[in-house]
Amino acid sequence: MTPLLDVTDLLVRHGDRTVVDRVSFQVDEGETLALIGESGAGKSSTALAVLGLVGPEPGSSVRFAGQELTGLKGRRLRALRPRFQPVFQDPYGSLDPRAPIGRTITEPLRVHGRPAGAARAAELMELVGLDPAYADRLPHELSGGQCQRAGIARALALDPRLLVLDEPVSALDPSVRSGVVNLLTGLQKRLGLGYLFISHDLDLVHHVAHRVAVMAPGGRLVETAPTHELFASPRDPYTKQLLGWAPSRP
Ligand SMILES: Nc1ncnc2c1ncn2[C@@H]1O[C@H](COP(=O)(O)OP(=O)(O)OP(=O)(O)O)[C@@H](O)[C@H]1O
Repeated sequence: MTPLLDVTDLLVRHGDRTVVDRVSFQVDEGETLALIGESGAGKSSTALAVLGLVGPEPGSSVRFAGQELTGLKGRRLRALRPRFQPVFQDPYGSLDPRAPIGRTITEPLRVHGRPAGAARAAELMELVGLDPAYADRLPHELSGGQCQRAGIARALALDPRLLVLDEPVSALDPSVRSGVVNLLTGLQKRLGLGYLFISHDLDLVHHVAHRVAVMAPGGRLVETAPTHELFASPRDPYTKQLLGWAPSRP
């Protein structure tokens, strides 16, 4: 079966520094692959390169449903772009502070020339557990959890197959986190979405991920394994240290 996302030898540099060092992984339909590793290991840079928001170096390959994305431009990239969408950490920062959220949620539809009326906004809001009556509210009139639900609704507007979730609940109040996590797992089951899930929260990763990929400083992927296997018997010394199985290096 062709993976939904197939990343091979992804290389990202900032200036002359390598921040993602020939990383390879796959995400299947209906699967959550978590990317873990300490701060600065290159997780977000990997996500941004997958989304085409930073350019990977030549030799990198990012295939979506079998189609190569690196080097794609213009109309051909625009045609594929709706199929993979990001959800970022900051629920307020990803919404236009001056636009009613119903409008923000349907903005991607307008950009792609698709029907974006109130009915579609209501449908998307219901999908993420938001009362459609909130469509006219501004982001500051909503809670962080409600804003993140709006961000997820916006990400779903174009019927994507893959979501790139970069710390999607870490900025939220702990009391609303589990609601948003349950929403994401429910949406995955219902829609068969693939998730590339970046998180520092190892308990959360244990709970939601099917497989886990571990990135070490310098942007190297040291280990990828099914979640239960990785937490029960990590193989790489860096993974052991990250999971608290081994003393930290001095
Ligand atoms: N635009 C940029 N210009 C220069 N260096 C950058 C840029 N973006 C990221 N970096 C550097 O790349 C390295 C990897 O950063 P990245 O944000 O991908 O790591 P991360 O694992 O996601 O960290 P965190 O968990 O803190 O978000 C870091 O050393 C960071 O300082």
